[in-house]
Amino acid sequence: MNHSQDSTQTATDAALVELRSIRGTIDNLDAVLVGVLAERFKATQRVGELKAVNNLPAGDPEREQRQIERLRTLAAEAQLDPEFAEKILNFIISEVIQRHERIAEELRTGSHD
Ligand SMILES: O=C(O)C(=O)C[C@]1(C(=O)O)C=C[C@@H](O)C=C1
Repeated sequence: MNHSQDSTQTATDAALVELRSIRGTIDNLDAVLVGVLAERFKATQRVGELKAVNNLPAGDPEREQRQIERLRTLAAEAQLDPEFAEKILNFIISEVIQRHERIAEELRTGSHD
């Protein structure tokens, strides 16, 4: 193996070490994301129950608008694309609204499946 092949091999090893390290970081962050999402859904489950029992609508568009504005600002400050942050929030909130509707339906019909 000549000198230039040697240095290529060394660079590749270094890249693989860094790749493994970054993937470790990504795995840790994914675990944090799952934990945070689980906590958020626990909180919204309680909101869904409160809304169902008190005959409040599942969705609150004005609240959502304030959340989107706030999240877009936080995203920009964190160098995250605000459009992406908004999409993620909308995706989560639409799932929450479906769950709220299911909770209200279960309360109306007495079904729990
Ligand atoms: O804050 C509420 O009223 C909720 O039901 C929670 C939540 C959310 O997931 O943040 C979901 C639906 C509403 O449209 C607004 C916000």
